[in-house]
Amino acid sequence: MQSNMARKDYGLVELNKEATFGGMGSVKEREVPQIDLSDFEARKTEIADQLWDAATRIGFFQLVNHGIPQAQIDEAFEYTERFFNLAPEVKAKYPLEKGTNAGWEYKAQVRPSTGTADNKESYQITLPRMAKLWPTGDELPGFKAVMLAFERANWALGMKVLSCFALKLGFEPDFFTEAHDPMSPEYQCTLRLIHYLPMVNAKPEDFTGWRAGAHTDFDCLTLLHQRPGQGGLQLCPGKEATGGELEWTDVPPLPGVITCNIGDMLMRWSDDQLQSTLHRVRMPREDEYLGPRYSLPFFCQANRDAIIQGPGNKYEPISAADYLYQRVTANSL
Ligand SMILES: O=C(O)CCC(=O)C(=O)O
Ligand SMILES: [Fe+2]
Repeated sequence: MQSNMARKDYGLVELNKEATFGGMGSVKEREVPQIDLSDFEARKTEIADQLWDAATRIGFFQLVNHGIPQAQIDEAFEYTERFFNLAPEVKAKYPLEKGTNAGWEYKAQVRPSTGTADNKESYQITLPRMAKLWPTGDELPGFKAVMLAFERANWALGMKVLSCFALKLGFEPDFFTEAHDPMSPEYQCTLRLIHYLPMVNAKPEDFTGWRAGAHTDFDCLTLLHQRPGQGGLQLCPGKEATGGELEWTDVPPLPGVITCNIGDMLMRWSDDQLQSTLHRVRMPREDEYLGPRYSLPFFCQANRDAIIQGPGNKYEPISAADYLYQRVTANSL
């Protein structure tokens, strides 16, 4: 009983915090560290130190020489465009069910920070929940194979990064790999394909609102693929988000990098040492590129039955399923 109360309070604190962050704020330059993963095994200690520094200070970093071939990333974007070009009736055969992170939604995700739906459509792939959610080979030939391979490539990279955090937290090197085991029915990493809608014949009032309202991610670690020319992502470090007007930093898409951020689950797992950072995608201004934005985030979310407990036991243990339940019920998805 007591533990349920504590869990509930924790969820409410997060929700209340997020609900105050919907304003436009101002802009501030900050450095988003770039971390080179080349020669990973030999340089692991140094890489782990750099990741730790970035994740404790700003909660965002960009990976270079990360090992996912650019051709594979480009291919995933091409198939993403093909998916969203399907007729709405076809996409509607694969609907997202609330709270599942699997399937298609159109302008349905409402963020507590804004209270309005994000100006986007998305299709989410969470492997154990996909039985009825893949478009058929007739509808979209090649899609499933491309996305399964891309999902696994992101998972492998995410586990590499998480093994560095395991090292720094004093866990076994494969601690997080086991907690994100894709062979388990409890697996819940998610590959999300996002299409932010283009501004077509837009009136001034269409430029209000958000492509993605301010939020922190619920997961351990997010790997985000952006396309050069399709910007809008902004961050605000948690330590500076203490109320009042927030200062936001642009994170423009750069060729060859994967943008990463720490999520709430790893923040809790690290006893709040690693920083889950607020971010959002703003609407373009009238003088900017007005076409669509496509992005591909991969969310490393621990298996439902993984127990989250930090090295210093700051919080009581909680299963990843219970933890997410609190966070997801704060959102409409
Ligand atoms: O599209 C982006 O750049 C960010 C998406 C995002 O933050 C999310 O889906 O959680
Ligand atoms: Fe996010």
